[in-house]
Amino acid sequence: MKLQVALDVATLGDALTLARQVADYVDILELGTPLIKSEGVSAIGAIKSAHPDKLVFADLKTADAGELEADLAFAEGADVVTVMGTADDDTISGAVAAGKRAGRKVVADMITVVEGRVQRIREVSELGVDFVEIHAGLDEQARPDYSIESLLVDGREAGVPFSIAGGVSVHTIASVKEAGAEVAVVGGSIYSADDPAAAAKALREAAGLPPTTSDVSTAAAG
Ligand SMILES: O=C([C@H](O)CO)[C@H](O)[C@H](O)COP(=O)(O)O
Repeated sequence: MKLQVALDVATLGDALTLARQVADYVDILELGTPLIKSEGVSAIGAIKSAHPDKLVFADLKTADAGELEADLAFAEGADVVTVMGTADDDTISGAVAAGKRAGRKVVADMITVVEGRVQRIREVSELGVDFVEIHAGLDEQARPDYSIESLLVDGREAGVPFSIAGGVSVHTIASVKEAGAEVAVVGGSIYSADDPAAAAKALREAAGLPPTTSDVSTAAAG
């Protein structure tokens, strides 16, 4: 399993600072949707230039014009983009076509899909997305009865490659791995921590993940 940090901050400066703090402990740097809306797709290139050894994930959450929006992000250096799992099938197929042309990956974000989620996961997989992100958004997480467990149940049942996003923490990341996720996506548990680097390191350890190659090289150099 890979660890992905969601850079859910509003400025490129803050994103570059956070990325630098945690890069040794994560595999994937995600430009969160608010960051892309605030700074534009050029922020993708800035993060990729600063961290060419990391996978850069652009959380576009595309709802229409899938091919065009994915092309914009791939041209900036994104390795992975998201398209909404609720989008029109042709929107998803368009993003998939752009991904194949660029040799990069497309993820269907299943945010807001709760009823019939496993069926829709299978449908978008048939359309050719590389994996699905089973995701409870920040607003859903804010409800008092929220639990990550239903995401994990659907991941186990769907039988396709998936990531999990929805308030993953040091207390839940081991169960995300145990459910078979390819990627654990973590935003708030890292960016809200007093020490984001220590938080990312603790998440990695709690999941039993090996050190990243950059962490190994930093340790060897020190
Ligand atoms: O995608 C996200 C959300 O919709 C805001 O854009 C978050 O990046 C994702 O949910 C991960 O963040 P946490 O849930 O805070 O771990």
